[in-house]
Amino acid sequence: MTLNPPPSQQTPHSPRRIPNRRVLIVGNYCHDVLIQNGSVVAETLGGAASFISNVLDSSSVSCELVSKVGHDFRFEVTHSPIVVPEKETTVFEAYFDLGIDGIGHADRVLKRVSACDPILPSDIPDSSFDFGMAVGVGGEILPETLEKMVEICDVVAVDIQALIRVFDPVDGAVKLVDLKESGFFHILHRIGFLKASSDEALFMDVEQMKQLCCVVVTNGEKGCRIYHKDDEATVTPFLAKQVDPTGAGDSFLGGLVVGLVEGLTVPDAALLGNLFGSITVEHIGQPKFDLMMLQRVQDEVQKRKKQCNLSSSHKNDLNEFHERLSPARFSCVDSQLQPKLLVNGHSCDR
Ligand SMILES: Nc1ncnc2c1ncn2[C@@H]1O[C@H](COP(=O)(O)OP(=O)(O)O)[C@@H](O)[C@H]1O
Ligand SMILES: O=P([O-])([O-])O[C@@H]1[C@@H](O)[C@H](O)[C@@H](O)[C@H](O)[C@@H]1O
Repeated sequence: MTLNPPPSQQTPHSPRRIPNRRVLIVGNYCHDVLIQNGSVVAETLGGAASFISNVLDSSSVSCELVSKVGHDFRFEVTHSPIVVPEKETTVFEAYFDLGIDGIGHADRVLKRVSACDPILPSDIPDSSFDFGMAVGVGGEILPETLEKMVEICDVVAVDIQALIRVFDPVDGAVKLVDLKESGFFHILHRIGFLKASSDEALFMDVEQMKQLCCVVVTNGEKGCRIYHKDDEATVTPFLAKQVDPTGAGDSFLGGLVVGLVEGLTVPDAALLGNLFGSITVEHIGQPKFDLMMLQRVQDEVQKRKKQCNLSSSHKNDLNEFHERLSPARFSCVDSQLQPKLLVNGHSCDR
């Protein structure tokens, strides 16, 4: 991104500085049909974009969303999608009693039974953003879409599910291909963060990817693990009573990005992600979050610090690791996020 000159260097004729819009979310909304023992249990608003915008809106992080739906889209949403009148909205059926699916999920078999149009580069505004989130669910993100995102966003976070999902031509069952064969691999050195669930992580070479960007692997009730160059850390989870796992990974990614935008280090932002993920599994559909979330993370960090019975050398290692994974250490995050440490007055001092 080109930085505008400070006011003292601006001539009367130079354009006024237009502030960056903060976060761009790209991915289709969908209808989720939850099926158990052959019966429909619930029909809810789905799509990573819906869960993520819910997290960002509840955290007062401003975002713009690009999403496509069909004529049959039936939910009220804060961020209006593009309606493609001749198409139907993307629909996923989630079966909770069919065993293990093509992705390895033991608790949910996913089938895409209808697909809306892909999101094209021309659907994305020609503005600049602090953060971009490529979060397709049904194959709607194209390589050229991601290329446009890396051009206009300072940092791009990608959910691997947007890149490696393929769909059975007969029943729409979700299967995964290796990241190298996804058609996106040549762009990945330009992204900042790659998020994968532990099942999806089997379809990439973490050792290779962590040299290109920060890799975050989520692992359900076990929390998540972060990999970047030679550093790794596990971020422990929050306790939750799981009702429906749908959207946990999405809310996690939303929380991670909220944390990064607010200037947290990556491990602390991932802790915020864990919190949003854990609350999401306690609900069917979109959970309601409140502004006490960041306070809860701050309390948790303090509690963990007190409980932490580590040797002093280990403590130093941990602190150094946090230091190395602070936003300022990511070249792509560097100048953009660092000045915004206390946006909205939230502070999450360790
Ligand atoms: N049962 C659970 N208890 C507590 N936290 C959970 C639970 N399931 C998921 N989470 C949180 O949500 C994150 C994402 O969940 P995960 O199941 O790994 O992703 P996905 O929905 O993409 O499969 C986890 O890293 C964790 O922080
Ligand atoms: O549960 P999760 O993996 O985070 O994300 C889910 C997607 O995998 C699924 O395709 C979609 O229908 C859900 O609404 C949700 O976005």
